Amino acid sequence: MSTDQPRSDAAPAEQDPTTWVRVALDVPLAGLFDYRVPGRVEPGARVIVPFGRRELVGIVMETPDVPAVAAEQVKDVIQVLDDLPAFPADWLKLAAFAADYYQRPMGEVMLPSLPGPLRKPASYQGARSAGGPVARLDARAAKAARPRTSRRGGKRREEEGGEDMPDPAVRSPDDASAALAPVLPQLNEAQEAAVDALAGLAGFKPVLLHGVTGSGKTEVYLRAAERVLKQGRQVMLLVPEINLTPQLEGVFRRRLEAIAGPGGVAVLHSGLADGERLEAWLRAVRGQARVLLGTRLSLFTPLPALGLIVVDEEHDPSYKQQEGLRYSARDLAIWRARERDVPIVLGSATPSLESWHHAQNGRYLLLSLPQRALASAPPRIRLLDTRNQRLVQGLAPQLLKAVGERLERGEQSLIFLNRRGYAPVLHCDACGWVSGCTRCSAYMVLHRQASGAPGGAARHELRCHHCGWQHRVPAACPDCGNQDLQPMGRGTQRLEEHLAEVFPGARVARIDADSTRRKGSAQELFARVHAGEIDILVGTQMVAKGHDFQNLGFVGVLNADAMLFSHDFRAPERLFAQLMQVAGRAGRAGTPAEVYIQTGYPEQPLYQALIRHDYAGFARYALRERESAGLPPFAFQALLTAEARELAQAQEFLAQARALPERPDLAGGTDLSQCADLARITLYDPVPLRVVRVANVERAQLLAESDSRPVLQAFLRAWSAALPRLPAAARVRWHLEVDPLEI
Ligand SMILES: Nc1ncnc2c1ncn2[C@@H]1O[C@H](COP(=O)(O)OP(=O)(O)OP(=O)(O)O)[C@@H](O)[C@H]1O
Ligand SMILES: [Zn+2]
Repeated sequence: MSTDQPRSDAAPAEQDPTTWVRVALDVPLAGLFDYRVPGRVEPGARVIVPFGRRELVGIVMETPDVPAVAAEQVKDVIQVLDDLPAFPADWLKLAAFAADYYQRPMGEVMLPSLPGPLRKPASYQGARSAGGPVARLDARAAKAARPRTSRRGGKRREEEGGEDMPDPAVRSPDDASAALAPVLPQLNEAQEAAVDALAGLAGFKPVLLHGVTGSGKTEVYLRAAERVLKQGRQVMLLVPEINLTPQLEGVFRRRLEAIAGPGGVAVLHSGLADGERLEAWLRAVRGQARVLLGTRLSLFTPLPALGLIVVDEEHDPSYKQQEGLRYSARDLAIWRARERDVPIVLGSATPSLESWHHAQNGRYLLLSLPQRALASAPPRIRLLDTRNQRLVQGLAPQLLKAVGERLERGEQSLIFLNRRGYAPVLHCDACGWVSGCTRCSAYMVLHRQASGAPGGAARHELRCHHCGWQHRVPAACPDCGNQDLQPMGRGTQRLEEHLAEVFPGARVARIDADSTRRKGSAQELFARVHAGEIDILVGTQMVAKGHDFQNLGFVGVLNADAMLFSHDFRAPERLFAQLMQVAGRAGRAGTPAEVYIQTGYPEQPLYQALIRHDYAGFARYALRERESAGLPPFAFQALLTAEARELAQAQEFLAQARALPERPDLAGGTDLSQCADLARITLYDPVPLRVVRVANVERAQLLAESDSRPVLQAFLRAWSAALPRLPAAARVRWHLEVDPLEI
C-alpha cells in the first residue's frame, strides 16, 4: 500500500493478506470499482483511490473473494480513511435503495451526501492535513473546551470514554430540564389528541398531520420529539428551507436543547460552510446531537439512535432535488422510517395529493388539527373579479383600499406576486420588438438594479432567468431605433415601486430571490417584518412558507391565474397549496384578517374551494380528476429528458428510446420484454419542453408510465441500461427522473 500514513500496529515483517474491495465513487459511470488493499477493510469504510489521473474518495461496498477483472489490472487503494467508523449497514442499504430506485450510480447517492471535507482527498493529504478534517475539528473543539473540562464536562467525557467529543457541555436530561425548562403552552383538544396518538405508536407508522395554517403543528412535533428524546433516541426533523425560517429554527433549538442539552440540536442546510456542515453532521452521526433539523440533504445523515422522523410542510416541492440524484427526501424518509421501524409524521395544511390519498385509504394514519391555535377564525378569503375592473398597475381599487385601511390600523399587509424582476419583458410599441434572450427561447426580464447614490436614478438591465445572461437595456429599439422602449407587465420590483408611490408614508419591503441574494439578508428582512418595521411586504413564494407573522392583517394575491391553465397536471395542486399557504400567513395572532385574490376566473372550482378553506373538497375533486385520467397517485411515472444542440437530435434519441420495447435491435438486442411486463408500460410521444432552448441547448422529454410501481421500476432498470447503446445516444445528454414533480 502506498499510504503515507503508517498503519498503527501492523508488524511490517508480516505481510497482510490482500483484500479486494468494491468501491462506490462519485463518477457518472454505473457500477462499482475494484481495488486492492492489504489487510482487512469493512464495507462502509472510506478509501482514497486512484481513478484515471485523479484521486477520489470512495466508499467500500463489498469485499469480494475475487475481483471482477484480472487481478493484475486492479490498482491499490492509496489510503484507508479510519477517522470515522465504517458507515453502518442501514445507511448503506438506504443508499443502495435510493440508487436503485432513482436509477443512479451508488457513489452519486452516497458521496454528495457527505460533508465536503470527508470526500476530498486533499483534506487528508499534505503536511497540514493533521490527520484529516475530523481530527482537526476534534482538536480544535478540545482546545476550545479545555477551561471548562474540569467542571461538568470532564466527568462526562471520561464516562463517554473518548476525547472525540467536541462539545463538552452536553448535559444529561435531568439537569438540563431543571435549568432551562421553557413554559409550554397548554395544548388544545386537537393537539392533545394528536400528541396522544403519536405517543401510542410503536414501530413504523406513517402519520399525516393535517393541520390548517396556524393550527399549531409545530407544537405537536415538539411534544412528539421531546418524548422520543426523553427515551434517549434521536429525532430527524426535515423542513423545506431553513434559512428562510430562522424563527422556526429558534423555536426548535430553544425547546429541544432543554432536553437534548446545548449542542444537542444539529442544523444542516446547504447554506453552511464546509466546516460548519461537518461539525453539525459529526455531532448527529456520533449521537451527540439528538435532534437533526435540516433541509432535504439531512435525510442521508447516518443516525445511530433514530426514533422519529418529522417532515414539515411535506407537500413542499423543495423536498425534491432537481439535479443529479433527483430524489424526494420525503419519500426516502418514509422508506428510512420503515427500515428503522420508527414512526414518521408528515405535516401540512395542504398535503400532497399522494399523501392525502394514502391517508384516505388507510395506509397513513390521519390526524387533524381543524382549527387555528390562537385565532378564532381563519382569514376571510375574497375573490376580486378582474374582468369588469379597471386595474391600475395591475391592482384592483378594493385591494389598495384594504391595504390603506390596514395601514391606518397599524397592521401589516402582504402582496403576493410570484414573479420577480421589474417587468417580465421589455417591448417596443413602434415595431413590436420584445426582449428575447438570444440563447434561450424565453424573454429577458427587466430588472432594476439597486441605485448607487441615495436618490440616484435607478438603472435597469435585462436578465434571462433561464441561462443567467445579463446585459444593459438598449438605448433604442434594436430593430427600428425607437427610443421609447416600454416595460410590459410587472414583477415584484415594479409593484414595490408603485406601492411606495401610492402609500408614501408606508415602509415597503420586498422579499424575493433578488432581494435576498446576500447571505443573511433574508433573515434580516424577515426579522424586520417580525419586529414591525415593515408595513407593506411584497413577495414571491418565499414569503408563503411557514412564517408565523404576528401582525399581518391583509394578503393580496396578484396574477394567480397564470398557473390555472398550465399544461402540467400538478399545477392546480401547487396553486391551491400556494394560495392556501400564503393566505394562511394572515391573522395568525387573532385579529380578523382578509385575503383578496385577483382573478378573471372566480367560478373555477379551485378558487371556490379556496374561499371555503376546503382542502378536503379540493383534494376530493382533484383526486377524482387524477383517477379518471389515470394520473398519479393512481399511476407511476418517470420522465426521460434529452438535451442536444438541436431539438431534432433530442427528439430522435427519445423516439428511439420509445421504440426500444418493440425494436430490441436498436440497442444491440436488449429485449425489454424479458425484464418487465411491457403491457403495463405506456411510453408517450416525445415532446419539446415548454422552454425548448436554454443556453443554446434544446430539450425534449418523454413520459413513461405504469399502473404498478414495481413494473415501472423493473422496466426503468432495463431501459436505462440500454439507453446508452441507442444509435442517437452519442449526440445527446439525457437523464431519467423517477416520480417527476414537474412535467
Ligand atoms: N396550544 C397552543 N396554545 C397557544 N398558542 C399556540 C398553541 N399551539 C400553537 N400556538 C401558537 O400558534 C401559532 C401557530 O402555530 P404554528 O406556527 O405551529 O402553526 P402551523 O400549524 O405550523 O401553521 P402553518 O402550516 O401555517 O405553518 C404559533 O404562534 C404558536 O406559538
Ligand atoms: Zn437565456
